[in-house]
Amino acid sequence: MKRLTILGSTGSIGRSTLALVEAAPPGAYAVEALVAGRDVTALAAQARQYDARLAVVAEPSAYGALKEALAGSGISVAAGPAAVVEAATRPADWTMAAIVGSAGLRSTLAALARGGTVALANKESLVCAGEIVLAEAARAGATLLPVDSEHNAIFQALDTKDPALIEKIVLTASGGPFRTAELATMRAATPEQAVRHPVWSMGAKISVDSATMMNKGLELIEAARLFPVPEARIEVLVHPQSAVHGMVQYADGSILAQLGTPDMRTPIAHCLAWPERMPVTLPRLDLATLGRLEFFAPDPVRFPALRLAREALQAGAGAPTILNAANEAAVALFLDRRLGFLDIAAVVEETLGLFGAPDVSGLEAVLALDDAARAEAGRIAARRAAA
Ligand SMILES: NC(=O)C1=CN([C@@H]2O[C@H](COP(=O)(O)OP(=O)(O)OC[C@H]3O[C@@H](n4cnc5c(N)ncnc54)[C@H](OP(=O)(O)O)[C@@H]3O)[C@@H](O)[C@H]2O)C=CC1
Ligand SMILES: CC(=O)[C@@H](O)[C@H](O)COP(=O)(O)O
Ligand SMILES: [Mn+2]
Repeated sequence: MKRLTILGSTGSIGRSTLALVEAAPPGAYAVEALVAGRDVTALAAQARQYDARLAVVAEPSAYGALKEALAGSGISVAAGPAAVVEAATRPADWTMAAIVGSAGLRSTLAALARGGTVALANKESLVCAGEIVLAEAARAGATLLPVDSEHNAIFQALDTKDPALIEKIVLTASGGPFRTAELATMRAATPEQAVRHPVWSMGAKISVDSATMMNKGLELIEAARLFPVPEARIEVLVHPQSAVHGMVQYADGSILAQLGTPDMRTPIAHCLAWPERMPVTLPRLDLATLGRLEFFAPDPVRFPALRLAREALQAGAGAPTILNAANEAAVALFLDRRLGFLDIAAVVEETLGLFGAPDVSGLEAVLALDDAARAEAGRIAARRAAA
């Protein structure tokens, strides 16, 4: 029996993970801890359904409600950011790190520190603190498995560790809801339009990232952290069908790609069963019905976020931390209708311009930079919104 902890269990990735647990033969998995941000009702229902040992909510004021919701269940209850980290330190064979944003960094590090297997969906922690995350995994002897569909695809297609034999890796992008939209339409885009992803069903923050294509920018940095390939050999191709999730091109001319129905249960199952595979009952990708696979270069004018991420990756040092923090702040303001859609990338660019690429070393310094960049992005956004 595999003991699982799910950080971010009430979100899109968390629910897909629990759906796999539900579909598995009885006794295959046991749930150690479930962690949510503030959705006590969903968390308590999950904890009861999957007989978790511990349920944790990050919002401290939600403690009473969670305790009440789980009264008589025998399930331990805790609240607050420290309890989230504590949950990640409990013994588990496999941890899903699926908290959204750099808020997931400390708990991801705590899960890695135990030296077990961590399935990483929380790409922001790799962007914000890539070196720290990878160093902690190496120090603790932990296994870090990429959940993000493109990175999981590349992980599956990568059959050499020799960087000289890898010509390039390709991340595919759906192009998001504004793939063919005019700039004027994008300027007036509402949160409802931006989160309406054409292919994937995901949380609000990553859906907006897909709409700006910052998601692919974060994924570019994520790929540079995870795979032995320099930035210049990581390519992004818009592929509206989202059937091919990632590709690796080798020195002998071969290209290996991973394809599948766009459903996160497939990459999650790959991480859950790794190094084996497990059966998953999902509609299969039917290429004859799909009929065609298209690939386009991304448009740098309508989607400047991708360029900003590449520049931040090239600049190195604290630049990716600033990019990520400013983006998180700007996306939250956009979702709150306090910033325009096109202003998201503009705020990120201006924040990066102010900070440059400062040297930063150690977790606390990275988190301080994250805080400072968020605050500055908020000021820039307020100025833009008032103009
Ligand atoms: N969804 C997808 O298909 C994919 C997602 N990812 C990545 O996976 C991560 C999760 O995405 P997704 O599931 O879509 O996001 P959701 O918004 O659907 O879920 C986020 C989860 O994190 C919890 N959470 C939010 N803030 C905190 C906090 N401060 N402390 C603890 N828990 C918190 C939420 O709890 P609550 O419900 O209470 O708010 C929820 O459980 C992101 O990093 C995303 O980029 C990567 C590839 C694909
Ligand atoms: C499912 C997944 O991995 C997402 O990150 C997805 O890639 C988002 O779609 P975009 O390709 O539109 O960013
Ligand atoms: Mn992805």
